[in-house]
Amino acid sequence: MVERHHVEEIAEVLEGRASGRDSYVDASWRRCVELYGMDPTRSDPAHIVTETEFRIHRDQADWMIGAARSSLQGLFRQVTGQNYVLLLTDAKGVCVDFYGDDLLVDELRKAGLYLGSNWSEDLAGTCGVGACIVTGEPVTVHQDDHFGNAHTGLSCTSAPIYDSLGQLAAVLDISLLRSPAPKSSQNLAMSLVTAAARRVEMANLMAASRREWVLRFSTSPEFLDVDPEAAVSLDGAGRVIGATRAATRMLSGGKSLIGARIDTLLGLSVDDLPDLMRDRPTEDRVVALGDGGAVFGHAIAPQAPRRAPGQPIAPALRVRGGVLATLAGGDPAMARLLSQAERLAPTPVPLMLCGESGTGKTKLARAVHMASRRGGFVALDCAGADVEDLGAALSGQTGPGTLLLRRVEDLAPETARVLAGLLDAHPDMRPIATTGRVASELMAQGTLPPMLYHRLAGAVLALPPLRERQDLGWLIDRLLRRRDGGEMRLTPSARAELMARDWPGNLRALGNTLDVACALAETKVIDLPDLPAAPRSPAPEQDLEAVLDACNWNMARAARRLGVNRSTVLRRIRREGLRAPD
Ligand SMILES: Nc1ncnc2c1ncn2[C@@H]1O[C@H](COP(=O)(O)OP(=O)(O)OP(=O)(O)O)[C@@H](O)[C@H]1O
Repeated sequence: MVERHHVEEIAEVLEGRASGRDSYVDASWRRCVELYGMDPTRSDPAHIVTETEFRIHRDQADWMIGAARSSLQGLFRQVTGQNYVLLLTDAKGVCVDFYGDDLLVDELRKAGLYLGSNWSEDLAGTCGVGACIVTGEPVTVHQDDHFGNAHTGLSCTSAPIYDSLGQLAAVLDISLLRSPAPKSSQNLAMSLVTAAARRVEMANLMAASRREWVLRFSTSPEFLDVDPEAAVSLDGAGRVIGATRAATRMLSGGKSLIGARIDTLLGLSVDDLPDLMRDRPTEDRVVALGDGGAVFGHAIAPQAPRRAPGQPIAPALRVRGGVLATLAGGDPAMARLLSQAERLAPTPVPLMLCGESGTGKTKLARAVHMASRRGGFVALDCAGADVEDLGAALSGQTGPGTLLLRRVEDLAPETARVLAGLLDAHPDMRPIATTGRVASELMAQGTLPPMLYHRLAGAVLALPPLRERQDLGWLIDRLLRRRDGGEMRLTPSARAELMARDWPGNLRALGNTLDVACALAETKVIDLPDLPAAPRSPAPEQDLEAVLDACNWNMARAARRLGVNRSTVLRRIRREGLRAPD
């Protein structure tokens, strides 16, 4: 009886009358007859692919099965005892993973709710998985919503899973062999299956983006770090290279985000991402949306590149990841320094960072602060700072924080005298000092009182000048990617010129040079004439011998006089073949 009524209802829909069911059901019925030539009176058994076909489908979906496993297990636990069965199908509708009650396996297998069954609409008729694949949306196909008589007892709720490029990759289905008559009985199943699909997309994006920045979003602060709603992955220039479906909806109303720059979608740029890392209070991590709304953001820094097999790295050189790992691209001295910085970061040890101007001391200090997971960050330029400025910087600081003292050699003597006492009064504030001088000279030459020096220089980290770094090429690429939307390229001769320069102004000068070059280049390609002239060395090279003579060939003194470091003097002596008088 029910069957006859079902066939009549399908005939009415074909004649153009609406059935009162969900519109995707009517549309699917029409496709079944008009497109696939199906007959609703037939009772075809479930379609099961062959062993060999199943192995191929399963192998191809292996990555998805792995990404989905923990979400599926969580979902199955939630519905335990309610006779639900979970199916994960690939984008063609073939079931590649299955969670169900062992006692029901025979019955489930017969109904096609099992591994290897093919639920594509052109074979199985109107069904949850099939309609989900066609519409790309979550659906519930309940009892006689199904087209074929064989399936009209089932209730199937299916949600699509998209890969990070926005392609349909799989379908997650939760089904019942027997269910209550009202379709609304499956509303809870619908919310469970869509939430699980969202988590699978998130897990998949995270697994694919270990070496990229990931920005996760939540509308409520309490779920931001534990169960965010949406996420994008970004390249170094801040362009979207992956997104979950929810992020595509949230940020562009469903239009693909791939290739879009984050600053065109949100009120932030790629340089702001460190401010959204977990060490910041959640309520400070608010991101403005293009439509005037706002969400909470959580940025996750790229992890360190994985080692090539057979290429061991000494434990001392290993930087596990996080923001510190983004500061260098394989320079051995930097790798050693960053590894030490990583281990010192969570401790309260005061740090002194030394190096020529523009070598990245301030940037390193910020990165150490982020890796330390301390709360507040206060920065103070020591030049011109008086006791009041110091007191003001420290007042109101509660809980563990970082006090950055920039160019500590410029501290006025009276400020230097009270600083040690102020630090003692704020034991939670970990000082990080930067200096352009060799650390030990600060005390030896009386620039800092010994007590203050010892209070600040718990560990000394010396940043190498740019001309000594072996990752100059990597740095050029990295800085270039951050400019003009990451589209600028260098001609080989322009690159060779940059690689050959001495860079007395270090990373700051490199950044400025690239800014000028990007502005002057008429196309997206920077050529030799677009590069500003290299700054002249502070001391002309022909003066070196005279300076050395004047300093009695004391390298350290000559280096100070020339405003360069000792290794530069040694390098020039070798290059010019100079010899100390006997
Ligand atoms: N590892 C890095 N990668 C990319 N850019 C960097 C890096 N380190 C520093 N920079 C950039 O170089 C410039 C100078 O860096 P920073 O201010 O940290 O140098 P500094 O050593 O503290 O300089 P100063 O001694 O003059 O205060 C900044 O624009 C910074 O963003």
